[in-house]
Parts: sequence; C-alpha cells; structure tokens
Amino acid sequence: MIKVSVVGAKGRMGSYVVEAVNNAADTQLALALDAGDDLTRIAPDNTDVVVEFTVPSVSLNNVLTLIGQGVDVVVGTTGWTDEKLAQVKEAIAGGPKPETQKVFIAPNFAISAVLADYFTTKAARYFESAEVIELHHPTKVDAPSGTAIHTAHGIAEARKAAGMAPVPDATETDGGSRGQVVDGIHVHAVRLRGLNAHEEVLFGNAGEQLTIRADSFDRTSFMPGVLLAVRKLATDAPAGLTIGLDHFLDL
Ligand SMILES: NC(=O)C1=CN([C@@H]2O[C@H](COP(=O)(O)OP(=O)(O)OC[C@H]3O[C@@H](n4cnc5c(N)ncnc54)[C@H](O)[C@@H]3O)[C@@H](O)[C@H]2O)C=CC1
Ligand SMILES: O=C(O)C1=N[C@H](C(=O)O)C[C@H](O)C1
Repeated sequence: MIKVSVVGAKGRMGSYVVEAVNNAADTQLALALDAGDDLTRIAPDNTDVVVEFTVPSVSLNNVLTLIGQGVDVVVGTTGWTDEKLAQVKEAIAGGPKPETQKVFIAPNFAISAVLADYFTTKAARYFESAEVIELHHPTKVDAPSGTAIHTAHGIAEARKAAGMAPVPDATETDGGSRGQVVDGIHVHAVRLRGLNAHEEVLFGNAGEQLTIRADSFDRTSFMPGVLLAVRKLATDAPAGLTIGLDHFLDL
C-alpha cells in the first residue's frame, strides 16, 4: 500500500484526491491537511507520497517544507515560475535526501490536456499564427491557467527550434483585448459559470486553420493522472524535479 497524504484536502481538487486515494486498491490515506494545519506532521514514517493542491501563493512554501520533511511530493497547484522552480531544486540539493528526493509538478493531470499539449508541440512549427484560449470556472483564482502558460511555452520553444519569425500581428491599439503575451504567444482567459477546465489552441496559415481542444468537464478527469504520478513516485520515477505528466506516458 502506498501511504498518501493530501495537502489542500478541503479544496475542490484536494477533496477529489482524498476520495480517489480512498477508492484505489493500492493507496491509503495518511493525513488530510488544509490551511492552518502543521505540515511537519507529515513525515516518512507515516507518508510515502504527498499530493499538494492548494493556491499559487502558498504552494512553494508547502513544497519546501515537505522537502525538508524528506517526503516525495506530487504538486498540482499552478503558479510556478523559473525562479520558484530554482528554489525547489536548491531545496532538494540541500534537503535531507538530495540523492533520492522526488518532486513532481504537473500543470494538468487530465490525459486530454496532456495529449493536446503534445499534439500542439508537434503542430506548432507548421503554422504561421498561433494563439491559446483557456476557459475555466469563475472560482479559479489565477489567469491565465498554468496549463495555458505551459502550452504557450511549448509553442514558443517549437517555433524557436524551427527558426520561425514572430507570429504576425498588426495591432497598434490594445486595451487588453489581445490577451497576455507569454513567450510571444497571445493567451486569452475566459471565466464562465458552467465551465470547468477547457483549452483551445488555434493555429493558422493562409487559407487554413487547425484547432486543438481539450475539455475537462469534471474533476474526476484529473484523478487517473494524479494516481499515476503517485504510483510513479512510489516506484521508478527519477529523483529530482520532474515537470509534466508526459514524462510518465509512453508518447
Ligand atoms: N494540475 C492539475 O491538473 C490541476 C490543477 N489545479 C490547480 O490546483 C490548485 C487548487 O485548485 P482548487 O482545488 O480548485 O482550489 P481550491 O481553492 O478549491 O482549494 C485550495 C485549497 O487549499 C487550501 N489551502 C490554502 N492555503 C493552504 C495552506 N497554506 N496549506 C494547506 N492548504 C491550504 C484551501 O483552504 C483550499 O481548501 C490551483 O492552483 C488550480 O489551478 C486545478 C485543477 C487541476
Ligand atoms: O483551476 C483549475 O480548475 C485548473 N487549473 C489548472 C490550470 O491552471 O491549468 C489545470 C486545469 O486547467 C484546471
């Protein structure tokens, strides 16, 4: 049995994780903690893997604390920047188990979103124009979504590797309607009651368009990915920091 503790256990995602861990045959719930709880209660003697779904403003501190506790961590919270990731790597190197510590961060655990991202990186070099639209429930605190930022970076990287020019755009006046520019790619965020988590990547050439869309209609869509990550960390995932569920899929 893999002993799993959940941080952010009372949240929308955390409560689904608690249920998924309770229902899986090979996992058992250790501690379910939320805001105000002492994370140092989580330790190797009671926990094999921690799952962290909280809010971007606290996630880094939680992860640093858990590394200090010597437990492996699966993180679904968004808001990660290069600077924050560098702090995680530093903490692993200076932590209690620098050779074996595992931290896994995924912007999205839904297979539809991971595959959409994968197909997007394959398509990116064939199209002159690319824009990302993410659409979410109105209770989401961050915009654009972590997934959309990850997608935009993937598109930019593929375009750079192919030696492509910047996306064409003659806009001279912009009151914010062109979205946030992430690595040269425009990202638009919609917040609408009734939505859960959705993303569309629009690619364009003269006379043609490709749209890649992923829809998570329900939070159950994230649970197989979360459990896969937990199982990988408990077995053969590499030590150190790994980012993206694609690393655990045979793509
Ligand atoms: N990677 C993925 O596949 C997915 C990622 N997310 C991300 O997960 C995060 C959480 O999303 P939701 O569950 O919808 O948010 P939520 O607001 O429903 O839940 C957050 C929970 O964290 C708790 N919390 C706040 N501060 C804390 C602290 N210092 N220590 C422990 N717990 C604390 C809150 O009390 C709350 O229960 C967001 O960043 C969201 O973007 C959401 C869905 C899927
Ligand atoms: O807050 C959410 O709901 C989601 N957050 C993640 C993100 O910001 O990309 C993943 C998914 O889109 C749902």
